Amino acid sequence: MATIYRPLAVSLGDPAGVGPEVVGKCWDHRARFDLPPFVAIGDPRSLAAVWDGPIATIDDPREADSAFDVGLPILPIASVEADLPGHPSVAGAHCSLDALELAVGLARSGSAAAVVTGPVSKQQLYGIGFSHPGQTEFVAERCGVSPANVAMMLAGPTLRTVPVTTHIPLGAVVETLTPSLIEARGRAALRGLQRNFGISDPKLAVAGINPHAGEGGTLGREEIDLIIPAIEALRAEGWRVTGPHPADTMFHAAARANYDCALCMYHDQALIPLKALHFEDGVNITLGLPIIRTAPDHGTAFDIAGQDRADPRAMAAAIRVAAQSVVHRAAVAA
Ligand SMILES: NC(=O)C1=CN([C@@H]2O[C@H](COP(=O)(O)OP(=O)(O)OC[C@H]3O[C@@H](n4cnc5c(N)ncnc54)[C@H](O)[C@@H]3O)[C@@H](O)[C@H]2O)C=CC1
Ligand SMILES: NCC(=O)COP(=O)(O)O
Repeated sequence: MATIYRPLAVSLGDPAGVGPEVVGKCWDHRARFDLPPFVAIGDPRSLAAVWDGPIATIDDPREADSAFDVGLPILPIASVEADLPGHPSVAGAHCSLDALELAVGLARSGSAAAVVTGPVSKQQLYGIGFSHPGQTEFVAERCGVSPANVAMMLAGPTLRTVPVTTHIPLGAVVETLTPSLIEARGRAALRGLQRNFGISDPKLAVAGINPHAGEGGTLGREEIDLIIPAIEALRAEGWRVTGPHPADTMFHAAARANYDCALCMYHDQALIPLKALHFEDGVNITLGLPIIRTAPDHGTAFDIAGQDRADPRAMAAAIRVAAQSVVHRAAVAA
């Protein structure tokens, strides 16, 4: 791993979920996982409840680098009450939002090199009035970027996908899709492949939405009316874009070899293949931001929190990909 001169800010996510445990385990295995210094942000009690390692409470992210060798540095978030693992609460939801806010602020101010977000519960956040579909859109808003111009990429060793629509009901997908939204997500994905992954001439494969990509309009017209105009607009800008591809035949190994990223029309079309192939080490990356933000692909896993069963590899991959993105971006900017 190349040297990064500022720590990564890692929010712990919901204190009752597996976020604290996987972050602690990442510190335990920092050498094996090849991780740069990072600072956790959250309630230290949620960490101590599930992890026996040394915790180094700090006041300033500049202390993280030297503290990292002796303990897991944490910038504490005061929560009115400590959560029990597996038992989410209103206080915990506020704590997860405060940690996210601080982590994003540190990345925006330049005090942190990037932000890695621990898993939050959307249901819990919606319950305290969180009005964004997810952390992706929250971070975009805090960075002053329209949510339409960012892309939620899920990336694993053999597949990257971007859903055009994210956290909306399935029944609302078709009415939400427009050529300009598909085009904007496609452009954000392509630019992100260049800036965050260092792929100079990326290839994007666009999925259809109907069976067999609509069979020439006989099984639905969304490909003709919505998707093909977006593909043509991106091609006119010089991007390498193929499709619309039947979604059922674009994720097997030989098909995946033909593209760098699949642009999918809705959440599960993008996330099912990714999680089927790479649940253990899949990373969620928000593309199109002035800062770098990654997250593990998994959620809060309340069902196993506090049982020492949480696999830290996806969190480790999220930290590593964030660090690699810092290096790629610096190279692109140089
Ligand atoms: N980046 C984020 O903040 C994300 C948050 N979520 C949130 O998480 C909550 C729960 O979502 P689910 O759909 O149940 O997905 P989930 O990923 O939390 O759990 C699905 C299954 O995978 C297991 N699992 C998850 N992470 C694991 C790990 N690190 N090691 C071992 N097993 C693990 C769980 O025990 C469960 O059986 C929802 O409220 C959702 O909003 C979901 C995905 C991403
Ligand atoms: N299914 C992916 C997910 O829930 C992550 O969403 P976000 O909170 O990172 O926007």
